[in-house]
Amino acid sequence: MSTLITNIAELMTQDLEHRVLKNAAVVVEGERIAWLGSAADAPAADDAVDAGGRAVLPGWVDSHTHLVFAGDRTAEFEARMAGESYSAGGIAVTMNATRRASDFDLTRLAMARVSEAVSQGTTYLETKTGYGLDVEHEARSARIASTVADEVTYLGAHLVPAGADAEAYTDLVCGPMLDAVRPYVRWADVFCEEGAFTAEQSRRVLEACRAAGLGIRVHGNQLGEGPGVQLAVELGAASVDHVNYLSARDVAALAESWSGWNADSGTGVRGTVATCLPACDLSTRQPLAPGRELLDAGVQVALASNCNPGTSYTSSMAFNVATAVLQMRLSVHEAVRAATYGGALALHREVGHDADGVRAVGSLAVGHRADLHMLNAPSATHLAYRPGMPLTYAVWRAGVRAR
Ligand SMILES: N=CN[C@@H](CCC(=O)O)C(=O)O
Ligand SMILES: [Zn+2]
Repeated sequence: MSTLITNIAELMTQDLEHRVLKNAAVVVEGERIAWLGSAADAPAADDAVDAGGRAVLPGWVDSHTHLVFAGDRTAEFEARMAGESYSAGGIAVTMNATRRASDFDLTRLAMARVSEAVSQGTTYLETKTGYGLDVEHEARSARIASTVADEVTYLGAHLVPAGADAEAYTDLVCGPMLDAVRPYVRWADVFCEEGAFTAEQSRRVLEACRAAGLGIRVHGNQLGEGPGVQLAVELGAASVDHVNYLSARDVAALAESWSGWNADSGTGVRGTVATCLPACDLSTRQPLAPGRELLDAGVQVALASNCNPGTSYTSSMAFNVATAVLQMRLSVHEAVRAATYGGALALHREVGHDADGVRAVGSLAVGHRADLHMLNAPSATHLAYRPGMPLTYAVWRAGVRAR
């Protein structure tokens, strides 16, 4: 079964050549993109969809969310808006509500959040554990996450639960808890920040998880200039996320991590993606991450929602893209790229064609996964020009119409 989507005013491919095609068409065949190019040259297909002069771009790749949780933190948000500052301690409130929730409720809540994201154009999504914080509840969160998300990250090292000894808890995260979540996860993460895990504890967690075969990522430099970025680069993490407070040395280390990467061919040794989370920055009243400076330094950047009940209760990638353009001074093309190809790079899912057994996400090219986001607008520029507007018109996820 093939579908021709034609009369596309602007097709922003985010492929390696950064092509933006006018008057374009795409053919979707099963889960893959079978053809794309000028509408005038389009081949016949079983079915046709008239885009009516709308824009099409890759579905968002949200490489950083925390969707497996119960409860909400409205009171904490209100206090913050009244002048309180964010601290990691709020995680415990969500941990308590999450532990109390039944499997059914936790699954239902996570599924509903994924549906919200997909209805806004997200077609590939990572989510984390981190609100269980004991062996039983982290394993449960990982299992539930694996049924709702494309990629699952183990974040046992999110907070040391009250009453626990930090070193003993770190041992648990590196040992029995890791064993329990291992069947469900591909990644491990650590909140390396004052009030959460020290550099030494974070290193222990990341090394143990890497030895267990997991890819690693880091929450770093969110609340102050900390060791997170340097640790992430040193250990070869796929991404370091937040990156609000960076020294010149941090930016240089991130840039250096990409020195073995050929961005034109998308080959070589991947470095550490800097993942900016602008919605979180606004909701916590932190300075926006220096996305412009990172791009100018040659760092590969991703944008993600960080959807969670504490610091960023939104899965709107369009909101993040608009903020990145309006306030971080990325161009529309750069912001959309960071929210699609950048996220895929952060998840090591940017490559893969027909013969590879896994299809690339986050960019549009023949053989890639047919993850498409059609806007009710003639160009992607409208994402920033009309911020906050409901611009998602249609979504295909792995070739299936999801909206
Ligand atoms: N910073 C650490 N973790 C989450 C927030 C978790 C929470 O407050 O519930 C984040 O990415 O912002
Ligand atoms: Zn996070």
